[in-house]
Amino acid sequence: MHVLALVAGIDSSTQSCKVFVRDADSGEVVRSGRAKHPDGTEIDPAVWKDALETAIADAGGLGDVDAVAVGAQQHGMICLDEQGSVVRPALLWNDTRSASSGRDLVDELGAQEWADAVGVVPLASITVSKLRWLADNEPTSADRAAAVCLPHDWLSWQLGGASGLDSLATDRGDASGTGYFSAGANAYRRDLLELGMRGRQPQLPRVAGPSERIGETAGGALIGPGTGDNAAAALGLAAGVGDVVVSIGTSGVVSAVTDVAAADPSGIIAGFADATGRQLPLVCTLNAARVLDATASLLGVDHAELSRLALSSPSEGLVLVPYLEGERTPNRPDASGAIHGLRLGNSTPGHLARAAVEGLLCGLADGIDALRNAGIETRRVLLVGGGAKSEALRELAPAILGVPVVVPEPGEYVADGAARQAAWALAGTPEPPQWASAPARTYEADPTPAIRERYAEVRDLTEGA
Ligand SMILES: Nc1ncnc2c1ncn2[C@@H]1O[C@H](COP(=O)(O)OP(=O)(O)OP(=O)(O)O)[C@@H](O)[C@H]1O
Ligand SMILES: O=C(CO)[C@@H](O)[C@H](O)CO
Repeated sequence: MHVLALVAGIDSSTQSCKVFVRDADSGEVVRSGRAKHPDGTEIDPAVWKDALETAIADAGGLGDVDAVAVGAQQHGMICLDEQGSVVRPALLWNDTRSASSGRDLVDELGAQEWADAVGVVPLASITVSKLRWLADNEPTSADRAAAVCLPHDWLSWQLGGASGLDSLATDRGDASGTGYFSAGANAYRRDLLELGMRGRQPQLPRVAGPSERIGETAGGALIGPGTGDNAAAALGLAAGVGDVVVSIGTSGVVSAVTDVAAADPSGIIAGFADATGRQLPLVCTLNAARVLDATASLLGVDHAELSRLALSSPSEGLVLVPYLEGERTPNRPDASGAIHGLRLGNSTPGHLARAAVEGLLCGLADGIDALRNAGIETRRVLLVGGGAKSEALRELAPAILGVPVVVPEPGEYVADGAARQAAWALAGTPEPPQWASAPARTYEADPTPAIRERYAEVRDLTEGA
């Protein structure tokens, strides 16, 4: 009798935790669960563990699951003391207090040197900037930090029983977002960690291979290495050459799987690693789905009505620059959003709804241009994330992004990637299992460069604001 092997993929993202249990052979979803995370950019990791336990219970538990892996938001700084207790709440990827610490690190070493060394220039989001902020602002906490790890490392460690700092493990994908791991050379740069921590030398998780088993849950399921959410999404989508994954979640992300590590001194492209042993050059914005959330709430409508309004109005000169949380790409942590070009004729809810969708897409189109200018093939976009549920966004995307846009049926692609990785670790094969890809719809349209040109003019008015 064939016994069904089950795997679980976890997505501990900014706004929520999702658990998907799948058939290891076919990838079919068997059951799922979720739990909310609180708002905020500084969070006690214990809250993520509670949410994980709630989501696991909601998914019917992991008792019959053979393997599990965790995908999670990248970059978050978790410092542990000698006993493995959390020293202070984690600082998240979208916490911008570390912006000037990042600038200091760039001044000290040089942007080109950072890009060459680790493929990233330390902006506020990057872990090494957060560690410098800690060293300068909370030196006692920095002194107590015996180990530093990331959200997915910590949650995997908790699932495995958290037995000592030596059992902490990470993977290339998430390590490459720290600012002290080189995706190109596949090695930590402890000298850069030390620079960030002003001479302190905390322990780091060991970097496991893409399908390595890093531990076991109390129930006996093997634990895969896990990865950052963007590497997990690329794995879940089985993104290939010419595919640009555009994810519209809390963050807006444009990424592609390649063989060559990126080294961009402008800091626009981050040279991250993927979850299979390759590279994942990536552009990330701070303002994505929440721009639509904020516009819907400003207009007093839900997402379906916002989408209907956006599609009911032509683009008539109204531009919304969506820097509602400052911005990371371009690097303007202190900027705010702006609405430009109001006239009597376009002062309507429909025009504002359309400007919000267009502004969000124009920021992502800049990211696609950056990848293309770096020589990366950009044949089509795979559009995912909560924001991709907006019909207006899907319909307007191909004209603004300038390439066909493939929208897989709404799913949880980070959790899928984590589940696929768990199945890979379970199978012990050289390549991840081939699962059928989700049904998808393709949207095509002629490019509308005028919208991008108008946006570019207004975007640059917000410099430093
Ligand atoms: N129909 C819809 N139209 C537009 N936005 C939507 C819709 N449904 C959900 N969203 C938004 O999508 C967002 C959640 O998306 P997602 O789950 O991809 O984010 P996340 O995983 O927390 O973010 P990240 O991956 O950046 O950590 C929320 O801001 C939510 O309001
Ligand atoms: O900071 C980034 C990528 O660099 C975000 O996408 C987070 O991973 C949260 O999703």
